[in-house]
Amino acid sequence: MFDVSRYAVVAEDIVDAGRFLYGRGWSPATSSNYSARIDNEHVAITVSGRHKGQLGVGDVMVVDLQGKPVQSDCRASAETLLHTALYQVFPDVGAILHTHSVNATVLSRLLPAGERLEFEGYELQKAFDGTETHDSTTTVPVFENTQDIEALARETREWFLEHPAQPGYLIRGHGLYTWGKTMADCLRHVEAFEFLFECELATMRVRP
Ligand SMILES: CSC[C@@H](O)[C@@H](O)C(=O)COP(=O)(O)O
Ligand SMILES: [Zn+2]
Repeated sequence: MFDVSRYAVVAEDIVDAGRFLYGRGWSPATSSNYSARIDNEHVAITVSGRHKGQLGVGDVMVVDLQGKPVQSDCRASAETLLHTALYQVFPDVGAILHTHSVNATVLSRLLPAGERLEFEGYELQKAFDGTETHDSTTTVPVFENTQDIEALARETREWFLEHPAQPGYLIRGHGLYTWGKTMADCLRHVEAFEFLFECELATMRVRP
């Protein structure tokens, strides 16, 4: 069983994250899903289909690391397996955020199939945990969108086992997944990605 008081703390973090991310326009129209680790076997995650700017703790349920609901009749996020795959790969990850911003969506559609997004020379790369200098490369893989979440979970799991230092990924025409040790770290990563996506798109406009 899981610690209910720990669940209450992380569920509040998720509710607050939703209000912030919806407010920035990064989680429109019930899109997005958020989660936070409770312990080594349990994760708090948003119930499927809920409005992310109006979440209450009743919109956050518990699943195990295989994505199976624990003590809940609700349907967990349709993308639960993308979260649990990452918790399995990274034992020190405490929170995962998936967003649907315009910039993440547009940029992911502009990149040719098989091409990764690479950020180099941006001071803001240092917002990512473990990045100490602008003189580094942050690689963001772009996975093809699919409704086969089990297959996508396997694909992302394999990629990040090989590239554990990279802080997030895009799904084409869909959105961003990023994570952090804490919810605060994870929110910082979302903001950093959004800043970098905006810079890339602005650069493409002046230097097509
Ligand atoms: C509103 S369309 C977006 C969904 O298809 C999905 O990609 C998403 O992010 C939210 O799914 P959910 O099941 O609510 O977690
Ligand atoms: Zn989504």
